[in-house]
Amino acid sequence: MYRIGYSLFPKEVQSFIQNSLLDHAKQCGIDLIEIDPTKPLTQQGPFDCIIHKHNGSDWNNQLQQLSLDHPNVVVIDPPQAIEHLHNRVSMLDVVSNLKIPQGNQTFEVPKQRIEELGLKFPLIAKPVSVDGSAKSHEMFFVFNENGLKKLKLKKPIMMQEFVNHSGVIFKVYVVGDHVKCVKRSSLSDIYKETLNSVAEDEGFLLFSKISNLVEKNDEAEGGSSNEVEGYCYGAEKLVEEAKMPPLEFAMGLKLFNFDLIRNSRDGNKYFVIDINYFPGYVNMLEYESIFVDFFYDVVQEKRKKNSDGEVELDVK
Ligand SMILES: Nc1ncnc2c1ncn2[C@@H]1O[C@H](COP(=O)(O)OP(=O)(O)OP(=O)(O)O)[C@@H](O)[C@H]1O
Ligand SMILES: O=P(O)(O)O[C@H]1[C@H](O)[C@@H](O)[C@H](OP(=O)(O)O)[C@@H](OP(=O)(O)O)[C@H]1O
Ligand SMILES: [Mg+2]
Ligand SMILES: [Mg+2]
Repeated sequence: MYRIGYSLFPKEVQSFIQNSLLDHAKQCGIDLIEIDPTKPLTQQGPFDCIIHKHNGSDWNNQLQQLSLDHPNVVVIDPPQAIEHLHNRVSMLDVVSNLKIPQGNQTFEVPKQRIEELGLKFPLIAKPVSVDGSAKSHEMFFVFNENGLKKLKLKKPIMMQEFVNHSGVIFKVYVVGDHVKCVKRSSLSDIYKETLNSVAEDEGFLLFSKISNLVEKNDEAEGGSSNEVEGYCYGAEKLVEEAKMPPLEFAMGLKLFNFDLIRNSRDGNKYFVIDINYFPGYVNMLEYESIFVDFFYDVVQEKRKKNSDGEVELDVK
């Protein structure tokens, strides 16, 4: 049996660790074993691979120690690479630095700053820190200067230009080499007239977890079905066959998703607005078989490397 240890928050355990996943894994010779956070990691196992969504120095030190003691245990993903996604500025750096040519299409990040200087209204104000709390998902529309002044009193936030995208967002789920694109409804376009009609003293508006409040999967409006499929394909292509290094390679991560929108004025302009570590994979069709294949490949690859000459140091 291949042994995969998992250390996730209760919310992820509840959604990700379904019987359908456990059963399918077992049939394929894979055991999924929960890591007990109250016990030292090095006293648990043995594991072929560990997946995790924990952070903090204690956990990271434990992983580091485990890697020293048992270098053949594959840790997915490296804590430093995950850390990159805990800050909304650094999370999108990689995309800004990647120039991905896809014919006429461009993939960028909306203009964003900690300071709003030089940005155009409307803006979205996002908490800089992403720590899994409800607070880190609370965002504000900022329509005008007045809204900006009021918001500034609140907390460290990042300002990002709002991009009209016809109310459709794609969540692109990545599991190693597997890429799946899921369509969701998103925020409606904001027109100049709307912006002008916002009263000066109502310069900002709170919203939270918007893509979870609207229908999931195929219920998104905006764009004909063909058009939307093409858009989705474009997103998958971006990761799967982009001529430039794909996001996974660039970020050193295997388990993440990113949110992609397309400018409603110019269909060739795509924007990555958010990247999430170990997202709600249960929303990805057939996530069970995708993960089982992934675990199998990870362990196979590790064993192949060992048999190709590396010394097996694991105590099993
Ligand atoms: N720059 C933008 N232009 C247009 N819409 C945006 C922009 N940024 C965010 N949105 C909308 O706001 C929603 C929430 O923003 P974002 O994805 O950054 O937040 P989040 O809390 O990190 O989301 P998640 O639940 O995916 O982690 C997006 O799904 C999208 O509908
Ligand atoms: O609870 P935190 O650590 O903040 O992580 C969330 C991610 O940020 C979201 O992206 C996930 O939703 P999506 O899978 O719809 O992106 C969301 O999945 P969920 O809506 O299934 O809970 C969470 O994984
Ligand atoms: Mg998002
Ligand atoms: Mg997010």
